[in-house]
Amino acid sequence: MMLIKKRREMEALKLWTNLGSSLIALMAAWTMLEKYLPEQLRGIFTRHTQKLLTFLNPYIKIRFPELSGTSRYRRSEAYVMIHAYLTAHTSPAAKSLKASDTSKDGRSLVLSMDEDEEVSHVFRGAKVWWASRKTSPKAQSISLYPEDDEKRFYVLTFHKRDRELVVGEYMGHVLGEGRAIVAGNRQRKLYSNNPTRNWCGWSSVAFEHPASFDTLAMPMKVKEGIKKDLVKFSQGKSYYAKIGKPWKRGYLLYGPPGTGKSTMIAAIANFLNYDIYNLELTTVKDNSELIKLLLETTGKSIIVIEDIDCSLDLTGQRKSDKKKDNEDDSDSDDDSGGKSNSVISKTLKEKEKENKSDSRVTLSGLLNFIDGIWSACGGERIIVFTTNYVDKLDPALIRRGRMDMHIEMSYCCFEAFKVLAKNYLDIEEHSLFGRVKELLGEIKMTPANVAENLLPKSVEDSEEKCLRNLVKALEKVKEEEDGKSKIEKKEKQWQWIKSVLG
Ligand SMILES: Nc1ncnc2c1ncn2[C@@H]1O[C@H](COP(=O)(O)OP(=O)(O)OP(=O)(O)O)[C@@H](O)[C@H]1O
Ligand SMILES: [Mg+2]
Repeated sequence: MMLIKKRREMEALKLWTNLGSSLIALMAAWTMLEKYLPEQLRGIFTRHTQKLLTFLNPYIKIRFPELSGTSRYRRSEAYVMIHAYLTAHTSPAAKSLKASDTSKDGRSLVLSMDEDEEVSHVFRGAKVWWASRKTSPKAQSISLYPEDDEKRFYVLTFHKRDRELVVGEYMGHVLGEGRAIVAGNRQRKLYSNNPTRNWCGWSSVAFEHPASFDTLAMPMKVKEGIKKDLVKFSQGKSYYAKIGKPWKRGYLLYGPPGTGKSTMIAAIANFLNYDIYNLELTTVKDNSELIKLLLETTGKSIIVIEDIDCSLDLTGQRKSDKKKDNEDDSDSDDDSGGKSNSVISKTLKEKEKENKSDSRVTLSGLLNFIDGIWSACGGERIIVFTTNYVDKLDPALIRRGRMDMHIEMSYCCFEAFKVLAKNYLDIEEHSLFGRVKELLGEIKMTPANVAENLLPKSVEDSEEKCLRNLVKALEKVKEEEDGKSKIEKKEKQWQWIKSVLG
């Protein structure tokens, strides 16, 4: 069998060698003849030669460009999967390699095929060739960012008799395995929309925040409730399709500074293995730019707007300042039709001028961003708003269905303290716990403050010393609060005496 196969291959090779020599002779004759032919005839001849060559060539090529679709900054998913597959499978065979990012564990280099490298691969008896290519920028064009002009792509070549197998089963195998590799190697990212390059888009860094639900200091019941909600959401693809809703969920985290809102976002991202898109609203020019940013986010991501009350004037002024808003809007070039809904009040505009921010994002633009038809594009997303002042927000922005879960992040309770004591000092019980419990029941201290007091300040600091530091700090706050309430009491008595005396 092997012998017959080998002989057949040799015959095919001979045939192609002969055909190749004939074509070379033909091309040489054509070059000589070309200059004697009239222009019209030359065109016809060239076209037919191309057709003949295509007809004679039994190989099919498929090109997989890196950037495809509407956005020039978005990598094609097929390209990413193929890249992962080839990096994992064919790099050992390639002679020209490119060392890129370090691997997820940070210990080894990731080697992939260099540009213009080719490797072959056999799948169920069918031979395929992969080539990595790049088109260089046009010679005349001068670009500040040359890499933007380079276009990378992979070319897959195979015999036309294997077409069905390669296009169907083989590509399914490559993309499937590539997807699994990408998911396994995925380095989560933290994106931000800092328009430094004078273009509106996301830039990213590796997301490596260590927060988890285990280290989050808050009542266990609340934590478990949030975790269950997240699991249900992340597994709810068919459920959301069935009820006809985009696969997204809104979380509103509210509470005083230092109660763990940002930490909670990091814990959610780690729990679900999602990326984070940190949206800075004040740098978004207008509503259409906001939608563009949304369209550039990927699935399995959390879109965060921190301190939404400070980002724009999205407070309840929508109704009271409606008239003012309409006046303001008449000279605005807001293109999303949110005239009556605009919440950029005069005061805000003045404030924005001071801050040199020229954002024209309106409440209606933001609402469209959250639940417009665009929000259904590209897989599951969680939207998180954080605020220190929940009462200031426009009810429309945080109504149920839009912000599905309202989570209050509050002052440190004893249960939360126990989590912090375990995190910071690795203790679950201590004789001072009783005093801490008593004090936390009487005064308010944020988890950030408790954590800071528990933190050992030197290597010699024992758990006992750290706990005593915390007790001291709590007692100090208690004294201050007691002092304040005494003054208030006296003030009230004085007011009362004054009113009695007329
Ligand atoms: N609930 C918590 N559990 C664990 N650590 C916490 C918690 N709250 C605060 N911390 C600690 O305090 C620091 C500040 O917390 P964080 O930034 O999450 O607060 P925040 O609520 O987002 O504050 P702000 O409103 O000012 O943005 C964190 O680095 C974390 O170490
Ligand atoms: Mg925060």
